[in-house]
Amino acid sequence: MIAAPSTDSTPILALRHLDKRFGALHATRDVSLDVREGEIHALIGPNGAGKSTLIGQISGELQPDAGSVWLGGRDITGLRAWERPALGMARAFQISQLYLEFDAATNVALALITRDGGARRWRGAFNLWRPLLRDARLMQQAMRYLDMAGLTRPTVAVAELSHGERRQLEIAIALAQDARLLLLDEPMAGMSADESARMTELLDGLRRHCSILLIEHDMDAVFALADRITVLVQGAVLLTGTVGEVRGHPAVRSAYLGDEDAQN
Ligand SMILES: Nc1ncnc2c1ncn2[C@@H]1O[C@H](COP(=O)(O)OP(=O)(O)OP(=O)(O)O)[C@@H](O)[C@H]1O
Repeated sequence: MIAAPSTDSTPILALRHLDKRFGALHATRDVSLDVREGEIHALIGPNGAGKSTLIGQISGELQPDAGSVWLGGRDITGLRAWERPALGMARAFQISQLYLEFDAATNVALALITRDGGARRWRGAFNLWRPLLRDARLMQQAMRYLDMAGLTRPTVAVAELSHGERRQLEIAIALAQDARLLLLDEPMAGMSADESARMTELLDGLRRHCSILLIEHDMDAVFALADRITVLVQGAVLLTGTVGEVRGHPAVRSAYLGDEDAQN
């Protein structure tokens, strides 16, 4: 029997002995980790280490074969993906969440209207929501979340926004869903150096509002942002530690950072 994570300092997210196989491939091997309240926790590892598979089990898109997922002390292992956002878990950068033909403010307003898990299924019925979008208070709220995400062009159609701006919009939408835990899968991917620097600054500021589990290949961003880092290798946790502990760990240097550090 697996014990519930301690309630003294209940982590916002606790994984206990997660295990997942795809046929003969053991993609997640007995993974346990905690993300603490207010923490930015990075998940790193070489290509194919199992990072996305793990995030999929946290967000509910994949069911683990064994083990459990706890959100704020509640066992959510059996909940479906669409039930999790209402409990405060948001996964950003699923591009299908954006309505390209509408402006950023409308996109966030729609997220506000539909933030109850059940209503999300009706998001396609835009005509039903149209009258609500004239509500000044709703639009003000939407602007506040856009401001938190640093998006300065709220009235431009999403189709016209840059890659970096769309990612900021995804974050605004996650915040509008009252996320207590944000799952970010490679937020810096495809970004210019300037956009990465802006995103790093933005994520740094978000720790006041929510906890973040971050998958990222950009090690500069990871080392600048992470309170703690978990290193995944071949589906298993190699170690969890601070930036200093991870950077200094010999097995991490050879398994993952080796070439990079050798050049420094
Ligand atoms: N649906 C699936 N069916 C079969 N194998 C899968 C499936 N999803 C992932 N895998 C395999 O599981 C392993 C882990 O993949 P995963 O995408 O989780 O790794 P990752 O660490 O996110 O990699 P990357 O950094 O390249 O995104 C890989 O060998 C991958 O090919």
